[in-house]
Formats: sequence, structure tokens, C-alpha cells
Amino acid sequence: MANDSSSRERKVRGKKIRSDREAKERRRAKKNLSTNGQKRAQSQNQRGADGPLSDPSDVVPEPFVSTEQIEGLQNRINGWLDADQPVHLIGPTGCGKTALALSAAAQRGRPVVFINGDEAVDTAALVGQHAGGERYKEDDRYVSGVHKQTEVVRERWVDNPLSVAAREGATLVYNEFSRSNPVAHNVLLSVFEEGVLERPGKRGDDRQIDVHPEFRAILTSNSVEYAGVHEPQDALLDRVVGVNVDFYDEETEREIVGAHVDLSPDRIEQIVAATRALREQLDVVVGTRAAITAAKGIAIFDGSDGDDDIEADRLVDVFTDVLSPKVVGEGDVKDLRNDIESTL
Ligand SMILES: Nc1ncnc2c1ncn2[C@@H]1O[C@H](COP(=O)(O)OP(=O)(O)OP(=O)(O)O)[C@@H](O)[C@H]1O
Repeated sequence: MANDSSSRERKVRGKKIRSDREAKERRRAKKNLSTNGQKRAQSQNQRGADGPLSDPSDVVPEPFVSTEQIEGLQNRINGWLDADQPVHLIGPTGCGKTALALSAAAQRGRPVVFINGDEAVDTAALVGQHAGGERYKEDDRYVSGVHKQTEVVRERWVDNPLSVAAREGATLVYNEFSRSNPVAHNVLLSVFEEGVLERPGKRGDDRQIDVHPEFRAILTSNSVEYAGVHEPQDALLDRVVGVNVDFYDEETEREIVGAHVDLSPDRIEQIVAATRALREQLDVVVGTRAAITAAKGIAIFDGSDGDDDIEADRLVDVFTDVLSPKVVGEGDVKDLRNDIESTL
């Protein structure tokens, strides 16, 4: 298929972001050592110094491909963040929102806090809560012969990711935020508008946190409504700007698949072409993730060193397995397979 593959060497660009794998491993090993130290501290009921904060250089997904199209999106995101506007990345499943959000957050160079949206995420999970009390006894022997002992219980407050991000001026990446119950997001309204974070449940004069001037937020959500997703409240959507992320262009998808799976450029091209054809034809969403998974399957079932065309039957088998979890019953899988066969 297509041009001479030997002349085209595969490149994973993004030198601005991609850091040397060994250096990253060394840094990660060092961080793990310190994180393990923090874990030990946390297990002794002390908070580690940086808790949910990540070093920006550690959050970029590995591998990360950066093409002109991706850089354009990163510039848009960081432009709005520089304008002190929270950004909402909206796009179909598996199109690359999370990777893009993390790479943009890393470019800012500020610590990063990552949260996954979930039905169980409530205000306390975002902001913090009292984590039990610390009991200690006070001895009082001021009067000779009289020994008075008082037991004191001091409530211990633990800040959760949003409070840590607001206080430390981190870039918050809140992935699939619409999976959380919208009520939990009421605290975001004053964070985005007045620059103040209320910590409901926290007593005392430090109930409110003044949000650090470098705090920023990137929210991501899927454009396709499906079970387990809440309609975000308009008041929140009114405080963010939307950057719509659709599937990348063909060249970018090829580079992304090639960065994840060791296959000949011709086979990558064939798999990406098949993915994009199925995306046009099928009712289910066929994302970049599906193309990567299919390529991983081909590398196993067909071996990764051949560069002859992949047999059509093989493509049908692999894409049927990759996409069948998105359809419900046995009969649907047969229909799916027929649709894939007629498309490829
Ligand atoms: N620029 C990139 N470089 C390398 N891999 C990428 C890039 N963008 C996306 N990917 C890969 O594509 C797949 C889908 O990306 P990602 O998880 O970011 O999509 P998503 O839109 O957030 O998906 P979901 O809607 O399921 O959350 C992942 O395997 C990811 O590693």
C-alpha cells in the first residue's frame, strides 16, 4: 500500500515535552523513593509534603507525540490558562483529551494535581474532611498532691486534591469531571470567579482558602452523553471556555499509533485507514485508543516484523474484538462484525 516505507523513518516528535527515557526513569525512581517516604509518613498519620502534587515533568504520558495539530491545541489551551480562564476539553471517547490536558499542564511548568471524575466524588473528596481526632493527655500538677489529667481530642483536617491545588497554585487536571455529581462542583464556582475556596465542614477562620494566583484548571469530558454522566450545571459551564477536541488528522493518528506499537509504517497506515473508515461507518465510537489496541493485536497475531499488507480477515477479527465491548449482546456482535466486514 502507498509509498516506499523504507524512506520514511518513523519519528516521535515532541522534543519539547519528550524527555530522555532513562532520565525520566531515574527521576521516577528518585520520586518513588521520596513518595514511599511520604507514604510511610502518611501511614503514620502525617501528610506527605506534596500529597497529590506531581512534578510537571512526570505527568506527560509516555510516549507523547507532538505534531503541528497537537501543538496548536496546546497553544490554545495554554493561551486561555494564561488569560486565567479554566478550560473545558470536550471530545469523543479515546480522541486524546487526557493526554493533551496533561501535556498542556506540563508545559505550564507548575505542579500538577490530577483528579478522575466519579459518582463517588463529592465536595469532601474534592476539598477535604476531618480525618478523626488525635487524642492526647494533658497533665496538671500545679497544686501539690493534686494530679489532674485532661484528655484532649484535636480534630485533624486533611486537605484533598482541590484544596492542595488551590493553595499551591497547581494546574488541576480534572478528567471526565461530568462523571461526578454536579453538587460537588459548587465549590468550583467561587474558585473560578472570586478566587476563594470554601472548605465546608472546616471550622475556624481558615475555612476559606485564597486561591493561589498561579492556580489553573483543565476539565475534560466526553461529548457523547452516556450512562454515568451528569449534565454539568450551567453556572459552571459559564465560568469555563470550551476547546473542542475531535479525532486528530490521519498523519497525527499514524504517529500516535506508531509511537505505541512497533509495526511497519505501511501496517500502521493500513490500521489507521481502517480505523477512520470504521469511524465514519459504525454507530459505536472508534477512537485513537481503538487503533492502538488493534495495532497491538496485529503485532501479536501477525508478528511485528512483517511489512506486507494485513489480511482483510485478520483486520475484521481484530477490530471485532476491539469494538465488541461497545455493543450489548451476541446478536449485536454478529451485526457489528458484518458492518466491519462490509466497511473493510
Ligand atoms: N499525543 C499523543 N501521543 C501519544 N499517545 C497519545 C497522544 N494522544 C493520545 N494518545 C493515546 O491515545 C489513547 C487515547 O488517549 P486519551 O486517553 O488521552 O483519550 P481521551 O479522549 O482522554 O479518552 P477518554 O475519553 O476515554 O478519557 C491513549 O492510549 C493515549 O496514550
